[in-house]
Amino acid sequence: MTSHDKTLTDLTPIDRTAVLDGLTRRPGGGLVATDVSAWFGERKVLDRVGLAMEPGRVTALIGPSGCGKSTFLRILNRMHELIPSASLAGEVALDGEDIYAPGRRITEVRRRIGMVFQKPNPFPTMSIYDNVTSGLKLSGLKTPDKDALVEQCLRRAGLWNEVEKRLRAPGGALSGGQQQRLCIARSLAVSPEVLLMDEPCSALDPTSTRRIEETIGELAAEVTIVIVTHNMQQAHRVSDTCAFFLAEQDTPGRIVESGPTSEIFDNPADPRTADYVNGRFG
Ligand SMILES: Nc1ncnc2c1ncn2[C@@H]1O[C@H](COP(=O)(O)OP(=O)(O)OP(=O)(O)O)[C@@H](O)[C@H]1O
Repeated sequence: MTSHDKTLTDLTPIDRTAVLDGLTRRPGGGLVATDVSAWFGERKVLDRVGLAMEPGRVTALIGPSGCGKSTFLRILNRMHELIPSASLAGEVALDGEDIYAPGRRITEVRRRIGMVFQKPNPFPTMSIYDNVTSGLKLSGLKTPDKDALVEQCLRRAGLWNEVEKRLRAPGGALSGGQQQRLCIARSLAVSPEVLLMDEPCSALDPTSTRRIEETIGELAAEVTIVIVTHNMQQAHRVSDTCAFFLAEQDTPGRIVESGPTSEIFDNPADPRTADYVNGRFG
């Protein structure tokens, strides 16, 4: 029998992980937002924002508080529409397909475009193992080997070595940084093409922050990452592309400029970008 003839249960754990890697790892999807505007009630908070978030790269959304970064992020996986007063216009396409097209299933959009929040939010009394697999049922995904998937996701989130001997311990028993990596592992379990991260390190200490940044770097080749951060050094360290948002004098948020991170930081086209990235306001 060759390795191709073996069923998953015949394989060693390491081989199984490799097989599942092949099944679930793929280049991230490209997200393109075109003319996106957003409102809360009558109040317009985003005005015709356009941004291409390229497959397999990290895009950082930067800008002062209240300029609409989180709103834009939530529009990218259809979470904005959960807020009763919220509305929007424009288009968001994942690999060329409009995620707001009539008939498009929201659960499918959210499976393909995952979200990691500011505050780590594992299910605290659920085991580490069950936290990782918790999204599978909701997404209607079947996996031939949960153990291998859990190991693979925890490895990719950079948490495996710290938890492999206590997979049945509750998620709430982990440190804040470990909980955030557990949330990343949970997101990865449903094979997203895009991972949205809303200030994922703002509740963490510097060591945990570094660890998450390493994880982002490792994931970037296979998952398109869009991260909101107030930390300019972090944006500089982790992103390939940066978009600078600004809402001037009670006008809705817009993108002032976007481009390669090195240019946004070292040679921005707009003086407002230079002032912001150099800490002169915001
Ligand atoms: N649920 C909501 N209801 C009404 N207005 C909201 C709601 N959420 C956000 N806003 C408003 O929309 C605007 C954009 O907010 P948003 O949170 O997207 O900005 P942000 O750039 O992410 O800010 P921060 O950096 O402080 O998180 C703000 O003026 C905010 O007050």
